[in-house]
Amino acid sequence: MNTTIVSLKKQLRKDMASRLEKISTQELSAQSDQLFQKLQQLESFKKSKNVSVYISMPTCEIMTKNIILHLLNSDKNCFIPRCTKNTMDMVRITSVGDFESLPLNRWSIPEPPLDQERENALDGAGLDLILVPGVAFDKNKNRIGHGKGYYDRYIRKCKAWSEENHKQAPALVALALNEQVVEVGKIPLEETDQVLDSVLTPLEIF
Ligand SMILES: Nc1nc2c(c(=O)[nH]1)N(C=O)[C@@H](CNc1ccc(C(=O)N[C@@H](CCC(=O)O)C(=O)O)cc1)CN2
Ligand SMILES: Nc1ncnc2c1ncn2[C@@H]1O[C@H](COP(=O)(O)OP(=O)(O)OP(=O)(O)O)[C@@H](O)[C@H]1O
Repeated sequence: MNTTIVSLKKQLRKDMASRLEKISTQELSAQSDQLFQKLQQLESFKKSKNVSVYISMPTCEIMTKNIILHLLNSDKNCFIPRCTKNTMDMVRITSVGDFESLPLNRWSIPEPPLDQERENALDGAGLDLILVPGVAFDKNKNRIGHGKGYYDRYIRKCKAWSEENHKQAPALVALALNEQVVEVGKIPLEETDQVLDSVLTPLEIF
C-alpha cells in the first residue's frame, strides 16, 4: 500500500469535511432539488430501468430522498447499498414503506439487515445506472470517497459481471454538491480508483 497516497487522501477528506460542515441544511436541500431536476433530464437516467442510489448521510452529501421516492413511484427498480466489512452489494427496495422502515447501520445510514432476503442486482438483470456518492470529485471524473473502497470494488465487480453476461456496464454518475468539485490534481489517485462516466452538480455536468 502506498503510504504517501493514503495520508494525502486522509488530508483531503479532512479538508473537505471542514468545507462541507459550513453548508446549511437549507443550502443542501436547495442543491439537492436542483440536482434532481438535472438528473431527470439526463439521457442515462431516462433510459435506465435498474438504478442504484445511495441513501444520503445528513450533512455532507447530495440528499437522495426525492430521487428514491421518484424511483419507487416509477417503473424503474431501485437498489441501495448493503455492506459487510469489506464488500458491498446493491439490494432492492420495493416501496416507500420499505424504504422508511430500514434500520440504521453503524454509520447511521438506513440499510437492510444482512439476514433479510433481498433481490440482489447482480443475481438479476444487473444495473443500468449507479448514482455514486463521494467526498470530492474533479473535472477528469476522478472521485475520492470515505475511504473504505466499497464503490471502487463494487464498480470493478459490475464491470466483470457485465462482461460475463454480455451486457453493457452500468453508467457511473456521481452526485456532487458544488463545493465537492476540486481542481484537477487535488485528488490523490491509486490504481484501484475507478473513473466515473459523469459528474452531476447543481450547476454543471461534466
Ligand atoms: N450515503 C452513503 N452511503 C454509502 C456510502 C457513502 O459514501 N455514502 N458508501 C460508500 O462507500 C458505503 C458506506 N461507506 C462508508 C464508509 C465510511 C464511512 C465513514 O463515515 N467513515 C469514517 C469517516 C471517514 C471520513 O472522514 O470521511 C468513520 O467511520 O468515522 C461511512 C460510510 C455504502 N453506503
Ligand atoms: N478493487 C480493489 N481491490 C482491493 N483493494 C481495493 C480495491 N479498490 C480499493 N481498494 C483499497 O481500499 C482502500 C480504500 O480505497 P479508497 O481510499 O479509494 O476508498 P474510497 O473510494 O475513498 O471509499 P468508498 O468507495 O468506500 O467511498 C484502499 O486501500 C484501496 O487500495
